[in-house]
Order: sequence, then structure tokens, then C-alpha cells
Amino acid sequence: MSLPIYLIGARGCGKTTVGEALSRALGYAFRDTDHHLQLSTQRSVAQIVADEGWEGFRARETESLKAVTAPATVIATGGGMVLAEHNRRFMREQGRVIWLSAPSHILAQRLESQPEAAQRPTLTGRPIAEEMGDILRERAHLYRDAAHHEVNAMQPPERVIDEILQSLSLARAS
Ligand SMILES: Nc1ncnc2c1ncn2[C@@H]1O[C@H](COP(=O)(O)OP(=O)(O)OP(=O)(O)O)[C@@H](O)[C@H]1O
Ligand SMILES: O=C(O)C1=C[C@@H](O)[C@@H](O)[C@H](O)C1
Ligand SMILES: [Mg+2]
Repeated sequence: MSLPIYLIGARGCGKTTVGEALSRALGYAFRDTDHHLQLSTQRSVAQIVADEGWEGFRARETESLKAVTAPATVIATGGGMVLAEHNRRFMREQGRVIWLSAPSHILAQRLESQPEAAQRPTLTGRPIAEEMGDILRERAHLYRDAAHHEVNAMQPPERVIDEILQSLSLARAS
């Protein structure tokens, strides 16, 4: 059985972009917890947070993680998925976990060029690119704790995919 592959990391590290291409390379399905949440609630992240607070969003995020978990699936997770210990444990038990790691100034640049504010409302009240340094400092140990492998996400997506395949000893299907 092919275990699910979970991509974790901060906003803008490329979980969705790399995840879609990785799933094609492996012939796996692709799921994204943020997209699942938006489809199942018919609301954006910003709307859910406005209605239910971050606590409500985080509870729904855990449900999405369970709902999308399946064999032979690449799963892009929300940037805050690792905040809950039970999510970190669940991902490590169910599959292989890859941390797409990049410094905050690179992530900030990517977010500034494509903010998608409905999907990425501010976490601290400050502009998202500005808060990224603090968020990464707070969360780096959680990403490290959850991950089986850390991959350099500053490379072009195809190189990121090759590094993931190497770290998992998997070959391309196409
Ligand atoms: N390896 C890469 N090199 C250059 N640009 C990238 C790379 N990966 C992603 N990007 C760009 O960065 C932006 C954010 O990427 P993406 O939406 O995949 O991140 P994400 O990790 O899914 O973010 P979120 O946690 O908010 O869902 C997009 O504009 C994407 O094109
Ligand atoms: O880093 C975070 O906490 C988040 C990242 C996004 O993927 C979304 O899950 C949401 O905007 C929260
Ligand atoms: Mg994404």
C-alpha cells in the first residue's frame, strides 16, 4: 500500500503548487485541506475565522485532515496544521511527512506577489508578509517535530519534487 504524503510548512512555501505536480509525477491523487474546508463549508478561510474564530477554524481543519487522508494521495496541509499535537501525531502515524522549508523573506516575497487574502487572513493583525518572520520562529520547531524529511523549498518546483522523491526513495510514474 502507498502511504499518503503530507506536505507541511508555512504559508507560501509551495505546498499546493508542489503538491499538485508531485501527485502527477507519482500518479497519486491530490488533496488540499484548505480547499477541502472551503468546499465543505462553502466559505473562505477568512469567513470561517470571522464566524467561528481561529479556534473554530482549527477544529474544522483537523476534520479536513482526517477526511482527505487516503492511500496513494499527496496532501497539501494548511500552514497551521502542525499547531495541534494530535494533527502532528496523526500525520506521522498515517504516512510520510515532508516539511517544505524556506526563509521568511522568500515566503514574504511570494505572499506579497499573490496575497489571496480570503485564504490567508492575517494571523496577528499585522500584514501577512510582515508577520511571517515571527510566525516562522514560533512554528519552526513544530514543523521539524512533525516532519520525517525537511526539503529546501527555495528551489524551482521540479527540483523540490526531485528532492522529495529522493528522500522517500520513490520513482516517478510519468
Ligand atoms: N518552489 C517555488 N519557487 C517559486 N515560487 C513558488 C514555489 N512554490 C510556490 N511558489 C509560488 O508561491 C506562491 C504560494 O504558493 P502556494 O500557494 O503553493 O503555497 P502554500 O504553501 O500552498 O500556501 P498556503 O499555506 O497559504 O496554502 C504562489 O504564487 C506560487 O506560484
Ligand atoms: O498558517 C496558517 O495558520 C494558515 C495557513 C493557510 O494555509 C490557511 O490554512 C489559513 O489561512 C491559516
Ligand atoms: Mg496551499
